[in-house]
Amino acid sequence: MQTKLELEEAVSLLTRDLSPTQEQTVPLDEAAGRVLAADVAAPRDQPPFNRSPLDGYALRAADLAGADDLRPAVLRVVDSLCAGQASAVPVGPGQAVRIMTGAMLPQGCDAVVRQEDTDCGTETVAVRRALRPFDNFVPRGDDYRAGDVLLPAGLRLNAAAVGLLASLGMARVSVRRRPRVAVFATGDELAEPGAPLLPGQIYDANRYLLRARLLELGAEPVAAGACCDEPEALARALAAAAAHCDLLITTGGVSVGTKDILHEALPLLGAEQVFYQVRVKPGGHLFYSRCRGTPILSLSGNPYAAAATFEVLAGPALAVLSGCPDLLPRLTRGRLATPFPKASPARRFLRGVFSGGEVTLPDSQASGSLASLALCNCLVDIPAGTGALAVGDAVAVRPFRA
Ligand SMILES: Nc1nc2c(c(=O)[nH]1)N[C@H]1C(S)=C(S)[C@@H](COP(=O)(O)OP(=O)(O)OC[C@H]3O[C@@H](n4cnc5c(N)ncnc54)[C@H](O)[C@@H]3O)O[C@H]1N2
Ligand code: MOO
Repeated sequence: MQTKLELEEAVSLLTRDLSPTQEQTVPLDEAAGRVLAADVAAPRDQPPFNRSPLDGYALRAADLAGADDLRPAVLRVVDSLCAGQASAVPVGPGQAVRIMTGAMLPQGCDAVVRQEDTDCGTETVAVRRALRPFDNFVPRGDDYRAGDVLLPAGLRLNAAAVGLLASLGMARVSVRRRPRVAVFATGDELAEPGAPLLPGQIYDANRYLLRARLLELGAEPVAAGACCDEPEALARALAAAAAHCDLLITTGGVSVGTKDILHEALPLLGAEQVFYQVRVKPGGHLFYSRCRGTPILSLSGNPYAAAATFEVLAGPALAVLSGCPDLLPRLTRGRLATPFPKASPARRFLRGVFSGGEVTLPDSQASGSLASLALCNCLVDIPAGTGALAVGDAVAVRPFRA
């Protein structure tokens, strides 16, 4: 087992074991937030026919030469078309077709005049302005052409992408199965929210925090309970979950105390232990192991430590499992709006609020404190060997992906 790795080495050991989940097709109404398994190309031109963008008259621009308020061009109206109707009558010289927005343009026309520039006639129409060819003329394929790749594999589908798929006529779409992830919170002190709190107990926050975060990232948290500090029971629960999950996460019990049971549970499980300890604060005491191919991340119990290491390790793992590069951290820079007086001999992740290029730090960065995290939207990545930081200092920022 390797120990005391740099974060990047840890991420690469973790992600090299993983591959994207299988494809499945889902109805469009269930596609939002899912990750495309394959490129989507247009099956046909859009619009599929030359289309009017206005309510007006389809005509030949040449027939309007010199037309204005004083000398309108008068054309014979030979047909009338609404959206949804197929045009049958072509437009010849001196002719016009009454047309509504979205209707198919008839053969022979090369422009549309808006009805506000006409007398709205039915037998004949007087047009009070000149047009150039292809004015107000939306050609077939103007939006996209048959064969154009419109959405790339790996895209997380937003509302506009779902609308686009519908416009292609697709009823179902091929996406990646959501990664199934079980989260186990270990600790005899943990009580279930809703239950009474006995002396010495605290409520289990980690399991709920991480399961909610998994949902935000498009994964499927599968049922897994809180576990007492009993290595055999934890090993049994992990083995059962490993059979049907893509990733297992535990929190707590990874440090050096007498109840830090992951040290016992992982060998009992027969897990291959890949690494222990990553050079980051908080939460650097963590294990990565594998149980018959299923990755297990064993994070610290301190809630902020668990949340921060989830972001930097489980985040990239989920990006691979979901086939969604967009879930990888997007790094940017900001300036501190709050000083951070502590030195950072080891690489440190602070929580912060990133807005307008500035990072404001909450009062507490304690790894056991959860109160301030709820209002934060980023991690601040402080390199090892950094001294105290002052207002205005430039820092690396990792906004939370969602
Ligand atoms: N002698 C040493 N003691 C500690 C060290 C050390 O190096 N030497 N490291 C400290 C650091 S840093 C951390 S972080 C913690 C890591 O502890 P564990 O990951 O083993 O976690 P636990 O001891 O189980 O819990 C730590 C803390 O978090 C609370 N907790 C645990 N689970 C939950 C949960 N699901 N929801 C909310 N809160 C939870 C737990 O009650 C503890 O207070 O070790 C230090 N000690
Ligand atoms: O690893 Mo601990 O979370 O630094 O406090």
